[in-house]
Amino acid sequence: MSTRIAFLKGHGTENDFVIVPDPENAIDLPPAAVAVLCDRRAGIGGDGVLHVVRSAAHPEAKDMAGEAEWFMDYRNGDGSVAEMCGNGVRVFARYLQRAGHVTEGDLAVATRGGVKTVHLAKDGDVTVGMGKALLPEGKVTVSVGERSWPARNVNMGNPHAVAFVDDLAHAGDLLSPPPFSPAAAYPDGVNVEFVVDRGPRHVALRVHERGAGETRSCGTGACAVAVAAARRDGADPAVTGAPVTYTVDLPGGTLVITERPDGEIEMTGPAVIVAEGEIDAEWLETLAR
Ligand SMILES: N[C@@H](CCC[C@H](N)C(=O)O)C(=O)O
Repeated sequence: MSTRIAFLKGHGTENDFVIVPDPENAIDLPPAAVAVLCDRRAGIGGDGVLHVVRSAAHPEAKDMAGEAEWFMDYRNGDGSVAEMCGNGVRVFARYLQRAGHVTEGDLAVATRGGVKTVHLAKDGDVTVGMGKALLPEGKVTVSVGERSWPARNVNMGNPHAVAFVDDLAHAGDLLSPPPFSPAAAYPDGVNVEFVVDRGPRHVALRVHERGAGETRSCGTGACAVAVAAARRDGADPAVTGAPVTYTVDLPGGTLVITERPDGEIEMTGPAVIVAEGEIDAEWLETLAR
């Protein structure tokens, strides 16, 4: 009989993930295995994998073990590694709660983008402290077909290019990564957000994610967009001294983002576990070779 690997499926505003609990970091997950797990026809399907590992058991997280017991080893659907996933960290926390590893209250989660604090209630939305945005200087342009736009470079632990457009349809089918320039702005690739206004402190976006294609939502992307919109709107909390909150509509739902005068950003939104099951380890190994 072949070995079975437990998995769960979850999403945050329809940014969906295959969750692989592996406290002792015993499961080999090379990029090809991640890609086949995320394949929506040949595998389980997801925008990425949340590999749930104890920080002490993972070489990239050992140093954070004193602060955070659990490490979110996040992988994009194409198998590449990313620094941070804002929807993923909420779903990760929801999984830990469901598995009985944590209870309600504040929970520290180690990520490649540093330790994040998640606030878990018994049910309902989950809030995460996303840290501060970095706004590298320099002009960036993104394009789709004949159209191009100036974009704001925002780093939320991972890289984003935020372009304000007249119509979300102008982003086209987003079947391939939107070209950007200069190439040096994003040596490791970029997540691109196309944004329109919906009302005061209310925007809507579509996103092309590095390593995943167009997704129904991106949490770090929503934070990057809120920060770019606040700067554009003259509502930088560091200048005004007042927190600013943006409602961000995405194809898969709505996220609420608040930036405080000290630059700390909080994101609130749903985190849902929808299924659990078992993966045939032999199937995974064969396909991932
Ligand atoms: N969907 C995520 C972001 C996942 C990582 C991203 N594709 C990257 O490569 O940086 C989110 O909710 O933040």
